[in-house]
Amino acid sequence: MSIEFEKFHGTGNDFVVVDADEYVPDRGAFAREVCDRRDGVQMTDGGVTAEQGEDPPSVGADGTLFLALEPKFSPPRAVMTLVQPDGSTAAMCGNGARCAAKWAAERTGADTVMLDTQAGTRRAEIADDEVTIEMGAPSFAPSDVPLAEGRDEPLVRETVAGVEVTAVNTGVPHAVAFVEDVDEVDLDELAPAIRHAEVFPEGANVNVASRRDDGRPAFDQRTYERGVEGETRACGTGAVAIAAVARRLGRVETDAEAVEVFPPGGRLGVTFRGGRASLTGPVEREFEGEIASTPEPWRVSEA
Ligand SMILES: N[C@H](CCC[C@H](N)C(=O)O)C(=O)O
Repeated sequence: MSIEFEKFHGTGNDFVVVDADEYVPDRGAFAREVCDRRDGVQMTDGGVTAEQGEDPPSVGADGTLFLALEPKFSPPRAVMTLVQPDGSTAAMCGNGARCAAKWAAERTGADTVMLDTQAGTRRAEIADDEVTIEMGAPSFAPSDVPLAEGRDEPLVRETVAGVEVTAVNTGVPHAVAFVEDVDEVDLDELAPAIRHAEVFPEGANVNVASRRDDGRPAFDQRTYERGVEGETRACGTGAVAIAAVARRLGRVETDAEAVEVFPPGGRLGVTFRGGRASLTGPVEREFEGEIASTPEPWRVSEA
């Protein structure tokens, strides 16, 4: 039995998308296999090119999205489950949700889609190749990030593993550090100790950001992701985290409504209204294909 998939990316943050109707015996094992950057999914897996971008389609992915479409509602809904390359599940993913919305829009013809994520229900609007998704209100509250038990103050401009960071939850936990130039940072060297620091009992995604000098509120971004355990070409919850922390620290006007964020994979727009954020950026369908099924999970009797 084989499993049909489609491959999407949002600003270079790429996902294998699988209809939840497909029988995938063990989602963690499946994600570990298909996301592998050396021999995970690729166009030759029975792949049929959709629209090829300028870059050759990549091997593997930053995550797997299992989408259960409920097309009878207006707008249509989809339950989104992100399973990461290490087999873990994350509550939210900004770029993944934008890809999920595009997938649901292609199947239903709708230009608005409601996505049920573990971080809450999010409305997405699809306009050609741009998708905007509600991201909720970023929270600095210690129990929301979450921070280590017993902490009752937000973690703002504190040194963690030698780096001054601020912690915020934008659907998943993030640590944000402002630096002079993101390209000068050795992220693989700097990030793991912050990602695993005791103050983050569930771990954290680690972002470095530097202000662009073009007058507008704009930042360059690089993100090391939990679950990928490495750098990705873009991170949507990370872009919102950078914008929210920049507002809190006065690096942009505290009430700045629009902040642009430039990860290596492109441009993301973050907009705030009444404390709630939304995220806009391009989404592209790369290819589709079929892969052989992965093994069944362990049975209780074998444990
Ligand atoms: N790339 C995602 C974030 C995935 C979340 C994840 N890496 C975690 O918190 O474990 C984004 O666009 O928001």
